[in-house]
Amino acid sequence: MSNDVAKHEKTPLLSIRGLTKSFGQIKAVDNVSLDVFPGEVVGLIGDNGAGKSTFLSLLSGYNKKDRGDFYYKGEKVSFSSPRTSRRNLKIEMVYQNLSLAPDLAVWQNAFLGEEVRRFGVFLNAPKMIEKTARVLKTLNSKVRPTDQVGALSGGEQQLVAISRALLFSRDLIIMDEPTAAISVSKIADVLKLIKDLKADGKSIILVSHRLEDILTVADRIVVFAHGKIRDILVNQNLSIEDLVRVMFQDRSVKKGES
Ligand SMILES: Nc1ncnc2c1ncn2[C@@H]1O[C@H](COP(=O)(O)OP(=O)(O)OP(=O)(O)O)[C@@H](O)[C@H]1O
Repeated sequence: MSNDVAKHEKTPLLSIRGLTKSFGQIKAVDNVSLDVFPGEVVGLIGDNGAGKSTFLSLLSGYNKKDRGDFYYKGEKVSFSSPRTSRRNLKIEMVYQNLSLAPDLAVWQNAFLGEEVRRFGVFLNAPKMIEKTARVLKTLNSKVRPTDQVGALSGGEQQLVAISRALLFSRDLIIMDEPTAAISVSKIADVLKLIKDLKADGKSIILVSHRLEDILTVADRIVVFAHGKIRDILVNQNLSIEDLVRVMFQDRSVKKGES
């Protein structure tokens, strides 16, 4: 069911239809259609250069699509900027490089660009610190709102990025390689967090090269190849070998032919 849409009883949170983006001659994302349902974790995998990051950048509004339509809760929408994605559509993006400001405190990062103000002018620091503390507690984190982000571990920084999704009650959280920069001992924490977010009804799109992480948390696994969806797999009784086989099937075919 390549480039297909799963049969589902619920209305999709996000429907993507015919999404296309080229860079010069390269079709980075080529006519991709996908539904993401409420409370679902969608794993996105594929070889280097398959188009995963470009696909995410179109959802978050960082790159402009050439073609295609988005429907959010059944209504046609545009993803014109990261701000629109966040504010209007309640989509939060947690990046590979995190895009946090290392010199600022945890609470300042958590509210970056969406500061709480008194009378619309003065920053309401106590309120933001208190809200950040509450979210960090929910995440079972020892990090304090006043800690400087640059002094935190990779895993803790990941938590700060994710805390934004909780602070602003995002519906969809897009994660690009959330376990790439953190120690093995912390990976289980991030995966548990993803499961908790799902249990809380959030939808998650997760890109990862760590196939074992994808198998641990994903409900469905979307395999990208050459800018297209090669396959969508329901995560039942799948092994890493199964995923590798689908990801690299063109290579094995070529090998067999030569
Ligand atoms: N800004 C850009 N300018 C030109 N080409 C780009 C740009 N961004 C991506 N590409 C090209 O688009 C294709 C898809 O790249 P993309 O980064 O989306 O793949 P990916 O699946 O995320 O790869 P990786 O797993 O290595 O991060 C590649 O051929 C890449 O070289």
